[in-house]
Amino acid sequence: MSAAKIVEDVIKANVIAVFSKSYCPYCTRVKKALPSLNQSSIKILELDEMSNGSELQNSLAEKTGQRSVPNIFINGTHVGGCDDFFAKQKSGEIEKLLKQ
Ligand SMILES: N[C@@H](CCC(=O)N[C@@H](CS)C(=O)NCC(=O)O)C(=O)O
Repeated sequence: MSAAKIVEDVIKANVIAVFSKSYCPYCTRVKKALPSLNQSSIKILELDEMSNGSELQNSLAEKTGQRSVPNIFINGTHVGGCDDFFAKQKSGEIEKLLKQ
């Protein structure tokens, strides 16, 4: 399966999809905040622990223009990275996306 298809499937199959790296402190901040969103449909992919992680990262960069991790999607919408996530949580945008 192509990297692009894997990325699309993960985004489609989960309310929250986080493309992460296990050692990334920004990813850790987001992962720690996820339980407060009270969602059961959450998928976290640790790209640094996957053999095709670089291909998935390339595909994400092509799709979103964002190469960094975390790369977060909610209900199919690209949220962005850690800073974007917390800014959008503050503004109420995350709650809005979760209700879609
Ligand atoms: N401002 C970004 C910072 C994210 C960041 O710098 N992530 C690093 C890992 S800690 C990264 O993606 N580096 C490039 C890479 O791993 O390929 C955010 O808020 O998400």
